[in-house]
Amino acid sequence: MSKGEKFSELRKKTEDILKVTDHSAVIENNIDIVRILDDINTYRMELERKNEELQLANAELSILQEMLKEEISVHFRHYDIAPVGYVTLDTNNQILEINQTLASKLTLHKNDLLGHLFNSLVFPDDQDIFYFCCIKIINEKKFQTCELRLHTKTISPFWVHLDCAPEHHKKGMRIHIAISDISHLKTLEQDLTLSASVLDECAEMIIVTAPDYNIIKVNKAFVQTTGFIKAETLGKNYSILQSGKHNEQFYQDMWASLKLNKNWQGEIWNKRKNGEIYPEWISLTTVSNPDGSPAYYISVSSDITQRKKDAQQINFMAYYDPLTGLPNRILLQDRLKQALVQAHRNRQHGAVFILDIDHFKVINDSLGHLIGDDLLQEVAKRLSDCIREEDTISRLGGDEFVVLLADLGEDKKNAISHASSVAEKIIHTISEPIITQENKLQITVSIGIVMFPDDTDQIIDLMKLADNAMYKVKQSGRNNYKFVTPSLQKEADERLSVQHGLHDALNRDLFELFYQPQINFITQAVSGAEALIRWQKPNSGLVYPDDFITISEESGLIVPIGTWVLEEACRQISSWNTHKKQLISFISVNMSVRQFQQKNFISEMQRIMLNHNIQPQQLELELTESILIHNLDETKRKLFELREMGIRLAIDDFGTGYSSLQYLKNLPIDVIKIDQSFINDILLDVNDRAIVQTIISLAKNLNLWVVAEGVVNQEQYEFLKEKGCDSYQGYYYSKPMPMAELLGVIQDKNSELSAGINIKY
Ligand SMILES: Nc1nc2c(ncn2[C@@H]2O[C@@H]3COP(=O)(O)O[C@H]4[C@@H](O)[C@H](n5cnc6c(=O)[nH]c(N)nc65)O[C@@H]4COP(=O)(O)O[C@H]3[C@H]2O)c(=O)[nH]1
Repeated sequence: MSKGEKFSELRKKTEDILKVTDHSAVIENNIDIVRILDDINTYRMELERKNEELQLANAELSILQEMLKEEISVHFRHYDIAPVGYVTLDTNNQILEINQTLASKLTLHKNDLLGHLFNSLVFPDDQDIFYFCCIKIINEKKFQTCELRLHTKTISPFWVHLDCAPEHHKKGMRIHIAISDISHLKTLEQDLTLSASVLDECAEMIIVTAPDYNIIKVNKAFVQTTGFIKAETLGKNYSILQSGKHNEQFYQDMWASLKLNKNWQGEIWNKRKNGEIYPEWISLTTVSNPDGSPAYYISVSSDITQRKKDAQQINFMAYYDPLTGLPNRILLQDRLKQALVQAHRNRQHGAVFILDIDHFKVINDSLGHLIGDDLLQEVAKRLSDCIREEDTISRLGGDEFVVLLADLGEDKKNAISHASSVAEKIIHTISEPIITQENKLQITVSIGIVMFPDDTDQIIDLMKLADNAMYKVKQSGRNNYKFVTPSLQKEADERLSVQHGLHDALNRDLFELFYQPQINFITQAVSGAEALIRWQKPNSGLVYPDDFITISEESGLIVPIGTWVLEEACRQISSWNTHKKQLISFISVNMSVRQFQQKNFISEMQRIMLNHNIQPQQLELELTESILIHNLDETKRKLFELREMGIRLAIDDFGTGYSSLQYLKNLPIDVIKIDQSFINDILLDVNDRAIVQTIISLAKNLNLWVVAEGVVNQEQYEFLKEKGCDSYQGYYYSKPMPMAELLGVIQDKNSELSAGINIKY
């Protein structure tokens, strides 16, 4: 019988007994009852014990329950405050659980997130990543990871890493996701990517080496410049780039400076893979370990081949003449400076030549600039053939060259003799015919020579003196050379002082016009007057044009002076017009080449004539033959425009220049003025007589008016009159004088004429 059955039986028996009224009798008379009571006692005691045990167990259970509760609460606390976010989703993406870390990160309350869809927190661009990750978890029921950005309305997207674990649950699959914020890693990753692309895309070559100079990184620019591919250089020593152009010491110094100063900069020649060496501008830097020892060396460099070429080109353009390749004025200055210093230091003599091609302008204007350029190049070449290597030839511009002969020895005589022989050689070499573009040209040069340091030791004076000497050569027939003499120095100073004086005269209105009449041989009347400039120089009196016109032409001052003369002559005519007292029908004005060549010459003429309201026939312009041969086309155009305006045109000093019949025929000339040098000796020299006679008949044939200049006596007068000359000018009638005086002279002479006095003209 089992314990339970026994217990039930006992209970039954006991209940039966209890139904009896006198229990004690029953009990005394029933042995069974006694036994049962015993059993009951036993069971009661057992029950009491069990009860005690149960109470004990109950107490223990309570403790355990308390501990469990505590553990669960700790677990939830940990779950909530874990450094990573946790979220549990069902397969519909609904949030079933979420920890405080994640909720806080999203700045939302846990309760606001529970029951919501997790993908509403995923950044739109990354929805696909999350979707495919979930699909994989559900399908494969395996752990998955992914990286994506979360965001909320208030939080901008931030990168997280998801570790997703599926769990089978009685209510369906659960997805437990641990979420770690990886924003800082992503930033680092982006930084690294950026650094890598900066390194690679950098236009400069970058090489990183270990402390033993073994290359550990190179960039694209390095590959492109050197031709090495990355694999060929990684692990190799930096020295594979050495060109062999620098000695061992150079590299030792470079690395030593790099170690000491942590950086080094400079120019270095390296070698490309194909063996070609090239210049680099390089900047080396040391990256140190915390203990100060070098961790890496970084080399940033660029190929400066092109920069060097450009610099050479710029240098060439700055210091050399592009046409001839000869040193220009700036480089010459430098060489002259050095030569003067050397001459002093070594007690040596030297020479400077300034040379100029005779009549170069004529060639240039008539044959064109291309031939002019060829000619200059040929002259440069020939000059180079005449000098030693240590000498210098420079082109100053135009057709002006300078030769610098340095170190001509201590003896001045020998130095002069050497300089003379070089000058003779140059004159001879240059005069050899030059064939250019089917033209055979024969040219000559004029050379001025200054010896240094004896003549001067100042660069500026060297050039000025040599220039003056050359000028003298030009004056005395060209194709020669001349040395500077002390008197030339004086002249140079005077020329400078004249230039200053001319400026002063312009500013202070110190110029004056004198007039010399032209008398008609037939009518004996004064037809016109030539305006001749005078300079009332303070403390010096009247200065004549021969003393300043050339200087003003050379300095360009002739342009404002010429304008002043034109204005003044027109003012004079204008005043006659106003007072209706005109004894002289026109005034002729001398033109200089420079003035005539001004681009605005015609418009200036128009302006002046309009300004003074004069008739064009009241003005005559005297042009020298040198004006006519310059820039023929342009000259022709201007002359026709002047003719169009009605202005008379005269050729001055006819017979002394080129006297080309061609321009007499083709240009709109009205008057020829026979130069006074022919008139001077007209009675003594048969040639001059013949020339004058020829000019007169030429003029007649070409229907030109002919004027004789410098008529001083009756014989000359008679001769010219007889030969049919139209009018004359000269002291025979009157010297040039101020207009007021001249008008008095004319009136006197006119009254003598009308009184029938036997006048001498
Ligand atoms: N011995 C002698 N000389 C006589 C006689 N008759 C006139 N003369 C001088 O001969 C020169 C004639 O002027 P030119 O041939 O045009 O030569 C002029 C002309 O070429 C230039 N000139 C004068 N004024 C001007 C001017 O306003 N502009 C320019 N560009 N040149 C000028 O200066 C030159 C010299 O002028 P001037 O000294 O005035 O000298 C004048 C005049 O004084 C004479 O019978 N005997």
